[in-house]
Amino acid sequence: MSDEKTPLSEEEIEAALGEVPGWRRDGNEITRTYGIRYHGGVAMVVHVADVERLVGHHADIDLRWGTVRFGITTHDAGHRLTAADFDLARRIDEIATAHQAEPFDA
Ligand SMILES: C[C@H](O)[C@H](O)[C@H]1CNC2=NC(N)=NC(=O)C2=N1
Repeated sequence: MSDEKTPLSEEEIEAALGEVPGWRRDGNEITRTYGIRYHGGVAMVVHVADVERLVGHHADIDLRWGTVRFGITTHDAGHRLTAADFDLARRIDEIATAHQAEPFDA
């Protein structure tokens, strides 16, 4: 029985990517950048960090004026993609909506 931190197969990764439109695969991580007004990203990052604390999974976060970029992989699985990464991506998308963050194509 695979747990949340079992490396996904290529087929499973492709299927999971289809569930999180807006996220892109970059090697062994998934990434997404949001646009947000002024420095609203600070509050969004605090909210994401609190949820990360609860789920025990943490993205790399690049916080700038007007944008926030997230990169997620599973260190415990040798920096491979796992279900935990896609679960966190969905949670970040929900938080982004609450903070009125917009898709941002760098
Ligand atoms: C012990 C602790 O829960 C683990 O090291 C967690 C912490 N947060 C994590 N975050 C991410 N992105 N990958 C991990 O493998 C991971 N492992």
